[in-house]
Amino acid sequence: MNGQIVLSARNLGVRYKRRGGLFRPPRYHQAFRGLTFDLYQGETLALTGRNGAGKSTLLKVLAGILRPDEGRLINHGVTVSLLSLQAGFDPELPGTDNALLSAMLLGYTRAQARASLSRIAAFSELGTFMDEPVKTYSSGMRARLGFSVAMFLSPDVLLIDEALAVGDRSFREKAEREMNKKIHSLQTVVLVSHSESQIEKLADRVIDLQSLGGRHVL
Ligand SMILES: Nc1ncnc2c1ncn2[C@@H]1O[C@H](COP(=O)(O)OP(=O)(O)OP(=O)(O)O)[C@@H](O)[C@H]1O
Repeated sequence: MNGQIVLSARNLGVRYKRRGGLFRPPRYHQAFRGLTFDLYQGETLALTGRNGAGKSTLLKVLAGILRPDEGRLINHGVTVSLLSLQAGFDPELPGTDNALLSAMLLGYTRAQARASLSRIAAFSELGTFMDEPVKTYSSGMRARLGFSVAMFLSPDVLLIDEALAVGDRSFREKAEREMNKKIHSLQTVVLVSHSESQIEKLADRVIDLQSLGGRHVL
């Protein structure tokens, strides 16, 4: 860590609309509110809390995929990429195109994106499946592609949603080694995990969403 702030959350709040009935107005579910913290360059921050505490929702806000209903997220000029099992791939496009699109969304030029493609393909071990539409992949294969894309595109901030729990054993071990390298480098990581041992091993700091209840200022 070098004390430089990369993302600032100020009073963040997200609520989801719950469908009402024909004669019932919609209700709202507050995932979290009043969440304030800074993310520092090079740190590994773990988000914990029981199922439904709002961890994945917060990652989506940090990634810029979901706009908060309250407060604001300030991005101090960094690229952010979310590695999740439901990574935002287009199911109709092959793995290669999805990898190229992800790279270009992160600001890579077409040539840079092409250059990183071979490393992504090699790490994923998807072989000729890289040329098949993602909709034909198993969930483990999608996870391999998602992991490889996020790892080799080197965004400034890498958001990881329980990614290591998937894939077969040998891929999981390889992925964990690669992630350890990232975490011990200058890479900034926000990690969601239910594994206490993983958190103890990897995290510099923990935000427990569950224990925060109403107002969260960290
Ligand atoms: N699209 C949605 N529409 C309505 N409610 C939602 C939606 N997504 C999440 N929620 C609700 O928001 C709350 C937080 O969900 P979120 O997925 O962020 O939790 P989480 O801490 O990541 O849970 P888990 O540990 O199970 O992955 C939950 O109560 C969930 O039901």
